[in-house]
Amino acid sequence: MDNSPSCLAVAEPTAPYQFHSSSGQERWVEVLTDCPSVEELFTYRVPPDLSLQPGDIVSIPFGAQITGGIVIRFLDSPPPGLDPQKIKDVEEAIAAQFFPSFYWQLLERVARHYYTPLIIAIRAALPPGLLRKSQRRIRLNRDALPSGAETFCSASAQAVLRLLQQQKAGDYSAQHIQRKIRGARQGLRELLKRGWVESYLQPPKRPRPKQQKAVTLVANTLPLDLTPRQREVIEVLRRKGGELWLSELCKSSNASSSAIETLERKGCVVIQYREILRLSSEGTVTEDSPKALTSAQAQALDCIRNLEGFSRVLLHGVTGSGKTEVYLQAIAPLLERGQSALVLVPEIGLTPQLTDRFRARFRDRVCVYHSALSPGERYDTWRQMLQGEPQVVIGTRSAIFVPLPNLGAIVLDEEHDSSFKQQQPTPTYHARTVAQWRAELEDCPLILGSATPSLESWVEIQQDPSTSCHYLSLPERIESRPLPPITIVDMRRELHQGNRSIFSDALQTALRTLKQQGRQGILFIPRRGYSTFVSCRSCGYVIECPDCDVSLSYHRVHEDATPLLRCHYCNHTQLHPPQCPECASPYFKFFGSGTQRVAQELAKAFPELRCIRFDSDTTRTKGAHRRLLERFAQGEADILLGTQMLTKGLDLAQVTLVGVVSADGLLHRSDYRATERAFQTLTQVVGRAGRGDDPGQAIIQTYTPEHPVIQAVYRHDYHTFTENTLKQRAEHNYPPYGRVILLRLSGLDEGEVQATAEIIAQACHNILPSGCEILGPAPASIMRVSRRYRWNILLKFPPSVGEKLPDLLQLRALCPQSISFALDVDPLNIE
Ligand SMILES: Nc1ncnc2c1ncn2[C@@H]1O[C@H](COP(=O)(O)OP(=O)(O)OP(=O)(O)O)[C@@H](O)[C@H]1O
Ligand SMILES: [Zn+2]
Ligand SMILES: [Zn+2]
Repeated sequence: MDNSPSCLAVAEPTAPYQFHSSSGQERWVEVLTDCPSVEELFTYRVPPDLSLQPGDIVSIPFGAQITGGIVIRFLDSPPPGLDPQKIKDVEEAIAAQFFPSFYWQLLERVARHYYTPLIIAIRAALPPGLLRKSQRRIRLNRDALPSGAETFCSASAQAVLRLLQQQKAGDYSAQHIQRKIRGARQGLRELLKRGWVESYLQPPKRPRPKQQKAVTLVANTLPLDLTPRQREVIEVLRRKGGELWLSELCKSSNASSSAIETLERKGCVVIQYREILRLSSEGTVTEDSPKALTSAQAQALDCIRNLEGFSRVLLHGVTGSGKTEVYLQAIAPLLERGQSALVLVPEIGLTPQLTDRFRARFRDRVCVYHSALSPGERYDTWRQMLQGEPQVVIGTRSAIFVPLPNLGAIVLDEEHDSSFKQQQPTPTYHARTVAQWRAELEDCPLILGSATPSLESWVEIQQDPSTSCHYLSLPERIESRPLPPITIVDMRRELHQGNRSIFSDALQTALRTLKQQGRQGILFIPRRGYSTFVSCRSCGYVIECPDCDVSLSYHRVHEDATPLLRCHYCNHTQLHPPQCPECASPYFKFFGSGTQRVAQELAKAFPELRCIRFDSDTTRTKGAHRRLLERFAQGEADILLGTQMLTKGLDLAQVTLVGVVSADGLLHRSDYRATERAFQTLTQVVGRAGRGDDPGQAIIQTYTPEHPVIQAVYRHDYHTFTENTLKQRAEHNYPPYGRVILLRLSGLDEGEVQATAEIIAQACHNILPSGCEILGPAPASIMRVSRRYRWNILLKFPPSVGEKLPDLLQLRALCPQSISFALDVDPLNIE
């Protein structure tokens, strides 16, 4: 245990004293280890036969384990006060040059801003599995085992022996044994001492590049003794460009692999293992060439193409104004110059169209990166990027960390979208913030695109007087198509007039004509299963999750399926009881207007309308988003019905109607950002209508038609809405003026969580500069999730505090082990 934190301190680069061994110059490196609790750098010796560079990933002995680590810097001498004899060797180099030079600065900044240890920031950035720990395993030593061994040892040792003997190899990870057997540690120690088992370290299994045999044609002139059949195979290979995977050549030339091996012996071809990259590719696309731009697009493009070095662009284009075409034409010359581009999108599954458009334009120079890729795919995508070929990487928020060398631009499409913010685990980074730092470090432009820019981006662009900041506007849709006119329906009046259906008269009329005209419509219901709680009509009893303070939602996969109740927080699932558990009333039904309920009502009222449901229930499987959207695009349904998911970037010419079944679910929330988000969501969903030649219309149903958000959406008035909202934010020092940090505490014991929250709030009073506000502690709006009680403290910093905030991580020391403490910097969700 030489390298335990207590005896190996962080090595400071100090006055060099030369240390030479007889074998020549020795070298040491400082390594960042992959242990959650370790935040220091440790010194290791570099074996003479190992060549390393900063940024390499290595495996190192650490305590009793072998772990992964990253080489940070070299030392000329071992740190003073450390016995050079005790410094361990780096075991093995695992991956070379994984990080471009600026990379550390970026991750250090992320770590600092979001109060996260550097290693945690690194973990968020790297593909999983690169730094996985090795395993300590226990193996039965059958040769040393006397017969009737059990009778000699303690009960826990007996249990361990029995467990190991059950398995043929007699070999389990120590962790598995400890999980299976109570007090296994004791028993293991005993067995190790007796020599009946042995303990060993299994090096971490890392995702390895996948290899496959490839055949390359090498002979210019063919030997004379080839058979006609052999010549045929060579001819196939030549026609296909002289290089093919062995399996493909076998297939297309109808030859066996041994026949091709014969050709290798004759010196005509070479068969070699090549790395095949598991890059994600789905869907087929047809080729496409740049469109002639509208004048607004041309102006925007002109500005972007003339940017030099770091600059920020806000591309504010109304829905359907052709922002994607601007990105495409801005990126094309970068690729020509040998540079790459990074395009971030909210959720890749929801935007297959955007990915397809990039593929159609840039073919195989487009690469997709997101967290739903398998570890192997992510690992390969990384390796592929490091080769430095110019390319476009399209990805979700974590893609902001991909190691693309020579970056020419970063684009954030739908930059207002809240999925760019990681809420948990730490670092709770916002990809837009990180993108700006990265663009600064790489000295390249950052392009933020949206029809409804976030208030942050709006204010920053307006307030920055520097020449590196540009506001570009696309105020009109392509071909001067109008934005869809909006009808606001007061649902109170509908009820008053005797319409008890969830569809207003106006919406019913529109749905009826839709079918007649052979067009398509979108029905939007805020949030999955919103208010689909189950309650008793006799006594009012509502079924709640046993572990969370929320009502369960009603779910039914299809008409005949067993109805289930599910918790949207912890996924607790149970059967729907036939009667009220409280009063046994049979009138025990689900309420509300989730997607399922609306689908059923729609089927009842308009049996002729075919409907596709698009929500998290129907899109669980891989590729489901794409399939459903494709079916809808091909006219297999008249109505696409869904939640927030379908507000994002959908561009279908035949959609002429958008109906918002109930906007109220968006309006009434306890969060100060609720109105901004409601405005964005409604504007985006309305913007799906009328994007083709046929004019569109939108119908918004609500019980509060006078709400300022509804009014602003109705008038397509981003500017007034934004000015009014900003006034309120400024008054209360909320972002984008002041800053906010949320401290989240949770634990199983209600009293303990509350008491800890109070202690921490008190401590905040002592460390925060004057002018800061401490709100709470208060219970989270859903107080209990998965049995854990949750309390929040909201810290508000006035604009004058700027970036300099006190060290809040010291607060963690005030929490007992049983309480979890998380810091959400610039939170988007404070409910
Ligand atoms: N210059 C152009 N000429 C003709 N069609 C164009 C042009 N530019 C874009 N389009 C088409 O207009 C449609 C809308 O473009 P796009 O989807 O990029 O809009 P957007 O600004 O991203 O909208 P949203 O914010 O609503 O997603 C697309 O079908 C696109 O192919
Ligand atoms: Zn009841
Ligand atoms: Zn629950």
